Amino acid sequence: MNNYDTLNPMQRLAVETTEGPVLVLAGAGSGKTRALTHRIAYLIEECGVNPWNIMALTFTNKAAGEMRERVDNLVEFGADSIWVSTFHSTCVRILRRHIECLGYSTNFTIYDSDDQKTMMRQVLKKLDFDPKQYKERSILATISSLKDELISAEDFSARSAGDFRQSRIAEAYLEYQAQLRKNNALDFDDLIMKTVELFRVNPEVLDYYQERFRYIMVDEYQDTNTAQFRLIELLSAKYKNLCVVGDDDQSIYKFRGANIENILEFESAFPGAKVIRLEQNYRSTGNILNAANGVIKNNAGRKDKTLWTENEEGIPVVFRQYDTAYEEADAIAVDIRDRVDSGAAYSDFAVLYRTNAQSRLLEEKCVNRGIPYRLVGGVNFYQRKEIKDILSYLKTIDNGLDDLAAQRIINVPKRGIGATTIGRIMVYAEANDMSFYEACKAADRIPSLGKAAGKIRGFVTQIQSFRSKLAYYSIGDLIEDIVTETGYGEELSADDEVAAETRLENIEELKNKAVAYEESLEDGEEAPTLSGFLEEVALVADVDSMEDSENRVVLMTLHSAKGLEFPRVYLAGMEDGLFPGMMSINSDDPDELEEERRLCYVGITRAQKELILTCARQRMVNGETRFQKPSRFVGEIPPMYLHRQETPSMFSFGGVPVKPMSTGGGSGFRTFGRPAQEAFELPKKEKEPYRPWTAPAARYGKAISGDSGLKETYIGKQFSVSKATSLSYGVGDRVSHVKFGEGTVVDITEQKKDFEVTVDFDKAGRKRMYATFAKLKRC
Ligand SMILES: Nc1ncnc2c1ncn2[C@@H]1O[C@H](COP(=O)(O)OP(=O)(O)OP(=O)(O)O)[C@@H](O)[C@H]1O
Ligand SMILES: [Mg+2]
Repeated sequence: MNNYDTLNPMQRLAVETTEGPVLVLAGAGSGKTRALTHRIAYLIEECGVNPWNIMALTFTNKAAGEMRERVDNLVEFGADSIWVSTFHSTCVRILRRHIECLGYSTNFTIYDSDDQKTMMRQVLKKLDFDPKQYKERSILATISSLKDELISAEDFSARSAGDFRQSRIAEAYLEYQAQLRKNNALDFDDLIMKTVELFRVNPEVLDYYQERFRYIMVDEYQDTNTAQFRLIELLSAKYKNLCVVGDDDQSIYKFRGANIENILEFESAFPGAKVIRLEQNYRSTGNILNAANGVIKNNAGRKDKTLWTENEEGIPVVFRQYDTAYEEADAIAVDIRDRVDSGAAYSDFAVLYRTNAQSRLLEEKCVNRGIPYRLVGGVNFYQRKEIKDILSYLKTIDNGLDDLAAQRIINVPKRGIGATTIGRIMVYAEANDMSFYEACKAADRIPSLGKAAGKIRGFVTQIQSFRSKLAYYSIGDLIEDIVTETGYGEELSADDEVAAETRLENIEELKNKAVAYEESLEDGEEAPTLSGFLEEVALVADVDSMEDSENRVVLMTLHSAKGLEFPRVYLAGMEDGLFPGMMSINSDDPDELEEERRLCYVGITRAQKELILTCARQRMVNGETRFQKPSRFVGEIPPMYLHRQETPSMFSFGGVPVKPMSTGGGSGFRTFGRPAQEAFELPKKEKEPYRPWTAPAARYGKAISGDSGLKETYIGKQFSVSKATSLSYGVGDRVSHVKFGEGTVVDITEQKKDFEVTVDFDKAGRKRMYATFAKLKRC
């Protein structure tokens, strides 16, 4: 029996209002997720509801996992039979049982974004699209938003008549769907859309699930899109016991089709709905909460609500401005280092940022300072080549219908099967309406293959032999077998030993995951299968790589941080142009900026005890150096809750030369394999011969004064200086550099934006640098 007394009266109301539609609308950290999990326990313990009849839905696997854990702790019996999962996993589970009535077989494959791109590339080629005019990415994005709105290829095609471009895209959509079907594959958006379709065409199936899921709960409801809304609506139509919790201020997925109307119009969509508001925040200190309230109140289109807390005021939110992004990242790392040295745990810290690109510097600095970190959303384990290769083997063994998988591994490791042969098999498969792998099996009947047929036969024999082992092999053993029997491991090692080792370690990790999967189903009602494992893998989102037990700093984007909490949070890159992003600043639609502000609110409210906002005056974005002013969101935090710790700028706004961007190591930018972009370009109209940094701010900038009274020098857009027209030294000259000392110029190459000078320094060795910043003096 649980103690529901730990809930406040409004939370209790949310828990105890079990019948009929309920909307819990409340701000961050007010215990929405907590109320939801207690509600599940209450239904079982107090209302005698069978756990079998309960379903809880959320967005990320991480959130589902946390909810599962909380439910397991609260519910003593029957927790296993409650469906607690993401929208996507839920739909996969339903489709695995019933998709046959939509013409797919139940062992369908789920395509990830790479697979989608490959498939779309093939589609565009087949339909003879001009690659300059039609990019697979943008067509896929269009298709994805259509699917979010439940618009099928046929519907879209019908409504596109008369519009040339749109009807071309409709053609691509139709063919893309045809190919998916041929491969017995679904993309992520299909998972939801096909389930809705299934319910629509098959009322008996819908009835079964309506009877089963008499109590449905949805967390983070503000991020549901139209398709997800329809799904919930259909499932709950019979018993109408639907409880959704959400916060309109945290709606951050509009770009992925999330429809805020779902929350704003809940009461009209579900007549008789009770609306419960929670206003007490249990997560953050008073200062953090006041900062969050100060920011979000600037959004016009919102339901007004005020969050308060009984928690202590805590220390003020801190804002720090650095000269460069390098300094910012390093300062964060140093700060964490210091605090850990004085007793904090690494896992107390999260560094959140707007764009994935920002993570590289932060990672680098964490490495330099010996800080263990976990990058969430970076290069996904499952995107690694070796993992995709092995998974493609597994897919081909499991389901020969997946053409992309079979094509990926037919010549990996090398079997002497070339692109021409593969092309011929593809043509044969297409003409005979069969899968690529089936066509491989029929290689002897494809005359154009000639001698290559023998090689194909070898490949097929191997796959068939793995298939026959499935009955008595564990998945882990099967992976092991693939690596050794096919010669894959050997080929890796022959390539590059170091890289091979990492790759083999990754494969080992995949094996561990397979073993974990098999163990998780021991004694359960479902038996582990290769399809089941592949399905689990396909559903793993980036955020899942985070394991709580590990004592590491977490680096992640603001989007991935939704629903989570950390004692100490850094929000890095708080700059106008980055956060809010330039697109939202320039957009005609004011909601774009408001969505960024909601994201900022999400970021601030992740912090429990401490919040540190940082920004850099100078940062490389897409290979361009930008000068940026602090984010407008910083200025929206009422000054009394904010402690500004600005370091004096090293940049000149009054005639003194600026400091070059590289810090310490001297080769900062080159570490990422791009040429150093330390040269700047003037705005087009104002091109003029180079003069060493003379107060660009005074020339082009304008002084602004933020709400807070802080005087900033705002240098508008990107700044730049045109390249030197002449140099005061030449090859062979002796020159001196502020940091590297004296040396001899060995090469000068004219680049588009600057001269690149190579100098053999007497002590520091050979360095290549841009003239503008090297500021070499002839000696
Ligand atoms: N009544 C309560 N008493 C004590 N602690 C509570 C109470 N309600 C919630 N909390 C705690 O407050 C924190 C935030 O709760 P929870 O994560 O459920 O909030 P939320 O509204 O779901 O937040 P978000 O909007 O970020 O998803 C958690 O640590 C939770 O345990
Ligand atoms: Mg929550």
